Amino acid sequence: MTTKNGDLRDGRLVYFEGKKVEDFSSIRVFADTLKVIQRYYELQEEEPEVFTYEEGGKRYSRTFFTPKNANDLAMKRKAYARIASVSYGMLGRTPDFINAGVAILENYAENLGVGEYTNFAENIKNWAKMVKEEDLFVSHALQNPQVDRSKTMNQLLKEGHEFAGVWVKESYRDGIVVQGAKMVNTLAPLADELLVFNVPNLSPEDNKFGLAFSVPLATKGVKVMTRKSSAKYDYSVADYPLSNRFDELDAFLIFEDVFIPWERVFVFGSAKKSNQFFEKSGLFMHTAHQDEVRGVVKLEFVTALAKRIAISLGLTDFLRVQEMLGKLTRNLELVRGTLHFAEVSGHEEFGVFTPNMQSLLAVRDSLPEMYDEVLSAIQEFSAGSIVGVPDVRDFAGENADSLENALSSPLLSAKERTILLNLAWDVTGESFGQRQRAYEHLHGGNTMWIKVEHWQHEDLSFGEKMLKDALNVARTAFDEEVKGK
Ligand SMILES: Cc1cc2nc3c(=O)[nH]c(=O)nc-3n(C[C@H](O)[C@H](O)[C@H](O)COP(=O)(O)OP(=O)(O)OC[C@H]3O[C@@H](n4cnc5c(N)ncnc54)[C@H](O)[C@@H]3O)c2cc1C
Repeated sequence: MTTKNGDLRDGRLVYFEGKKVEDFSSIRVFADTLKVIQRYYELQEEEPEVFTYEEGGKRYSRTFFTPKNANDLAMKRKAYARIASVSYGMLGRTPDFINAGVAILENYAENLGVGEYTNFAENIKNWAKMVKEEDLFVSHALQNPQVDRSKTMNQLLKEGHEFAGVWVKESYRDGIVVQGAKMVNTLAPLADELLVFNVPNLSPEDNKFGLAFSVPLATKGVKVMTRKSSAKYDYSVADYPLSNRFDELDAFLIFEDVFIPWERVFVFGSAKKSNQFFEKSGLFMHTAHQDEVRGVVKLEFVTALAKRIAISLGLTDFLRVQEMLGKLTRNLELVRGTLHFAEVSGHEEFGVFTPNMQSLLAVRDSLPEMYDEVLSAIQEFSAGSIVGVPDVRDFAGENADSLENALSSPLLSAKERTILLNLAWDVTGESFGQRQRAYEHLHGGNTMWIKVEHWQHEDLSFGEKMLKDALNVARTAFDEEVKGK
């Protein structure tokens, strides 16, 4: 276990700023973000009644608990929310995300069936058991690089694009050799394991890409290339209160002749089974629960920030500002309520109490818009002053007294104004904030697809019954009117 004990020197190949990382602890962004993730483990020690549960005489992270009723989901929500609150919701892919799915894999495993060379159902059950026993941090990679979305994966491979996705190069009695790449894998550099699969968009001819498997980070041929950091360590945390604490490292993954033993393979050689994997394994529904809880925590944080700025800058007597704040708190209330409804209106499936997906997807689809509304409000309230903030070091320099005088008000000291506006800029303007916004819009897939699916699955039977009645009454009236002429 590397993430838990913080020693990442297990032979993994991670590249940062163009160089192979030899000493992880010497790179501040790795050390800082790792510390935030490690709170997931520390909380289990500090508050075992909230963050763990007992099974067979042993205690496990609550996030691995298989929910049997709405109350279990509510208890899991509390744990997810507390874990998310460590980073104010800014770290999206903490260990509890995949754990939420690992918790139910045993129940759904039979859906994966048996292959010619291996038993996929057994493989995923054993893998889930190992992740739970060892409390491993699993990071996931499903999105293929945007090489050319107009072509199938197979077409791209035939044209020589060996890194357009991950595909099976060779297969043997004891396993397979894969080659390729995955486009974005958040927090991969700091994880123990990678879970690799596809979004459900493979064409029938893409069987070579029809895969799902897991692999330890420290596996020969697995290469992790971290994106450029948005932390600004030449400045104080007071200047960049979020950038310098919560840079959730995303990474590009390369697989060069990576051997995967059969026992780590969950889907093989089938585009159809690959397209079904996320949903049929049960991962989708349960990871979505954690995901939306985390999203609502973040919305709550930025909404509180918007309110604090409005109060601190003396804006709350303006009706427009009051109306805007009311819209933000209304939005928050709506998603909180929908999340709660997702739990209480869940249903039993394969012995698991599953949250209501229509409700969870309604939250997922609404969050990006609601998040943007808060960011706009923060920018509108703090207006020009959001960029009129001197470097914190100026408060110790020759202009310190003038700054103190100029930036203080009965509502706000110069210090409080500075850090509040720095927070506002970090979340709305800085590269950190822009990456956070991209995350909210894209991490759960393009929201267009959520809408496309949502209306088709919504239960409108109550409305349709009334509509039937209204149409019947109108039809009768129509016939009577026409007959009378
Ligand atoms: C900050 C961040 C973190 C992320 N973390 C992870 C992670 O940890 N793991 C992971 O696997 N992924 C991660 N992602 C990737 C994320 O899941 C994808 O970006 C998202 O699902 C959208 O897919 P895409 O980027 O491939 O865009 P595409 O699907 O290629 O879409 C690009 C554009 O093309 C259009 N388009 C594409 N295909 C079609 C089509 N068939 N019909 C109509 N229009 C189409 C879309 O509407 C859109 O305008 C992350 C993304 C971000 C931004």
